[in-house]
Amino acid sequence: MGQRLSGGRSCLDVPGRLLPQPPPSPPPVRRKLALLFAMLCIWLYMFLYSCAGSCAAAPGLLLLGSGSRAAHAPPALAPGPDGTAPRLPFQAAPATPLAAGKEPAEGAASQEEQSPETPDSPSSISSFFSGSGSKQLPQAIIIGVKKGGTRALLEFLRVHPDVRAVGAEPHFFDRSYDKGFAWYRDLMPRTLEGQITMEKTPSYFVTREAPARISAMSKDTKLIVVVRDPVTRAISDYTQTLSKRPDIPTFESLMFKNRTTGLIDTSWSAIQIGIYAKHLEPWLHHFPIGQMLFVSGERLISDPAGELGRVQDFLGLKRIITDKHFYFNKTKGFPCLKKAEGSSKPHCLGKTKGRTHPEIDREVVRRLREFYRPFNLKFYQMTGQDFGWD
Ligand SMILES: Nc1ncnc2c1ncn2[C@@H]1O[C@H](COP(=O)(O)OS(=O)(=O)O)[C@@H](OP(=O)(O)O)[C@H]1O
Repeated sequence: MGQRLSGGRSCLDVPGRLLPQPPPSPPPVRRKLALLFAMLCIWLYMFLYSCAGSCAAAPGLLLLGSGSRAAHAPPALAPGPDGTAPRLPFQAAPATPLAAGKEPAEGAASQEEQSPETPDSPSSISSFFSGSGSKQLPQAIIIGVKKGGTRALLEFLRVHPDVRAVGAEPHFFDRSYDKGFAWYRDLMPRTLEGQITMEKTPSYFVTREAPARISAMSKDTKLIVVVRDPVTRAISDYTQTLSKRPDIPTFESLMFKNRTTGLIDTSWSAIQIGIYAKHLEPWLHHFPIGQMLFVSGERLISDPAGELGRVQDFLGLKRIITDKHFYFNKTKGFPCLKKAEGSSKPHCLGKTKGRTHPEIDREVVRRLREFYRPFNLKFYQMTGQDFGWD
């Protein structure tokens, strides 16, 4: 018996005697239960993790800054029968830039370098919440003007916790309208209740079809136009083209139809875009002037917090972006953000913003200023604002 016991038999073999034994290995059913429990724990953990974002949108559990807007943005269009955004009953014809011209590669469209200042890659916080919220059509759009300071305005606005914006220019209402609203909405970042979705495409302001198309999306869309002295804007526009195609003719020779008579070539898009009064008119057939905000490109540089104050009021946002967010970078020669969206580092716009302009003949500049004066005065009347360009 002793031999048999020492031969590894169980203590149960010896009635009345309990010998120390190694713990029995769990039966397969118990092992399976333990495995199931572990999986349940993992699943529960993952569920709670992904729920965090949605919970943030729930009243009383707000984690991200909603609620600071005084009024909510208008709701997105009701979905169509197939669950997609409604489409207009016609196929989009190619959009017509009012300012088509002799600049073959650039035209009137904004040709912002294809790397937006703040890429769409979400910050660590927003990627934590990336699965939460929903994509909405924009409730506010920066529609122009090309070279007005539109990128600076959007990057500054993105600092606001209640603003979510797509980084790149979608060009939906001028180039991609036939792709439909579902396509457009899909480009947008996800937003939580109370956050505004925004985009900027400066060529909309000079696109004939854009006012009707934006109004068809929502009559309540808020429109922001950053305007800048049309003379400086034209030179900035030319500077951008020159940076890509150094062999183009001089500004002076492109500007005149006939230099001797002093006749200005208004078909050149660099000139055409600056006739703001003319481009504004069609917008007023679709939107009340109170639904448009005109931001001074000059003041956006000299007093960014002041202009951002006006923009936040217009959007119904709490004034969160203030003087404290900016510093003047002497090397760049422009105001920069102390902290960009989703980052703790100072951030200036890239080298394609704030380029050195070529020297233009003073007499040519004077002639151009004279050309724009009546259009500027008309624009001041239409907007009720004197931008002080004359
Ligand atoms: N903070 C800050 N930093 C850098 N640049 C600034 C800033 N604020 C306004 N600006 C002016 O923005 C001009 C470019 O305008 P846009 O962004 O509208 O250009 S684009 O149409 O999107 O290409 C750009 O024009 P240029 O100076 O001709 O390069 C700037 O003058």
